[in-house]
Amino acid sequence: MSDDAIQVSGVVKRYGATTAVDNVSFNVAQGEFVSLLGPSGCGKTTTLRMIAGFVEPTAGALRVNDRDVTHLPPEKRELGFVFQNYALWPHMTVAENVGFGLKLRRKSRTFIREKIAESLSVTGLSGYEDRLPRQLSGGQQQRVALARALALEPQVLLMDEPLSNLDRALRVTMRRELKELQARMKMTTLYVTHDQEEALSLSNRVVIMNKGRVEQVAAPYELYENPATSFVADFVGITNFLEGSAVGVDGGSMGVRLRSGQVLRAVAKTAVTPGAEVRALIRPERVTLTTKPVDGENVLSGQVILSEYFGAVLRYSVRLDGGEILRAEVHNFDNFVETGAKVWICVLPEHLRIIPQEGQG
Ligand SMILES: Nc1ncnc2c1ncn2[C@@H]1O[C@H](COP(=O)(O)OP(=O)(O)OP(=O)(O)O)[C@@H](O)[C@H]1O
Repeated sequence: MSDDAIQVSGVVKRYGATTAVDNVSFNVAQGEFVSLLGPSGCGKTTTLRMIAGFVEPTAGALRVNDRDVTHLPPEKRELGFVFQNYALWPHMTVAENVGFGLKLRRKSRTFIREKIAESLSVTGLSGYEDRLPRQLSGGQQQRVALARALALEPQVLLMDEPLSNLDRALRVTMRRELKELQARMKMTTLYVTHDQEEALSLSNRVVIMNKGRVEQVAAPYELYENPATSFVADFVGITNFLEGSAVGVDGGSMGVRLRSGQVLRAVAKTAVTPGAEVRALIRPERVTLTTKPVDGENVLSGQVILSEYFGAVLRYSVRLDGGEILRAEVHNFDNFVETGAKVWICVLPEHLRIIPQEGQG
């Protein structure tokens, strides 16, 4: 017996010579909001469609609420779907669109009327019952698609890029509404997106996919602060990578010897063998930057080659004395540093992660 609403175990999907999904496993707990995030073509949609039952897996097993659904047709899986292109019926009113699934299930008229009213109310669409889809804005159409899914009271909701057709302002508003609704209804949700901001802000946990495989499954904070691989570090947020080799420093902690010979003290979350080729990872907003010479541990010096003023934040590209380019982002508390200035950059060891180079460690 498992508490998970969705269990994906070793799922594979091959199309001829193409492996779209390559041994993917993850779970979604009851009431949890999990996103599948990754670049175009990484296998997110195929994974979701296998869970939905529209695509037959080549191998692996799928369970929904502890029931093996691997070979069940979509309608027997008790899942709700909301897709990118809403797929509302253009000739049906909002109420008819929302009630259609219930009609197919031969529910009573009273029951259907109640469910329509309830679903439109939670999605903020009461009063729009008699409109046709073309008489609605994109955001409202998206909400009808959501109301239609909710009317069937699915135990689990699957969503594939549901906000991607909306303009940015509306996407942000809908994102908040969706989050609020999901939390209120405690609805287990699996959400596909290629938009990292969407995934990080909506999800309890995120499954990062790359080339058909899972790179990391973690809470947004963990992904950002402790990326397991270079791919994750690079895909989620902006990261500086400094290449070097791992060295043991006093007290058993780790360091990285940069190409210049300088050693920076750092934190390794996974075991790294001294001497191994590694990347030191520094988030641009985690550094301090000053034009006054600084001495001591974890100080890098260099020259600003680009300074950009964005009002609240200042962004700099610095060519380090060792030749690497480091991006720094600081809040607008200090004086703006002009291009060409000599600067000193400090990074606390806890803000410097060591990641084995791919294929090593
Ligand atoms: N029916 C199919 N026949 C052949 N190849 C397919 C089929 N469906 C998907 N693929 C391939 O499988 C891989 C994964 O596709 P998928 O649509 O799952 O990616 P995705 O991560 O959802 O991408 P996007 O964000 O662009 O939608 C791609 O290389 C795609 O070309």
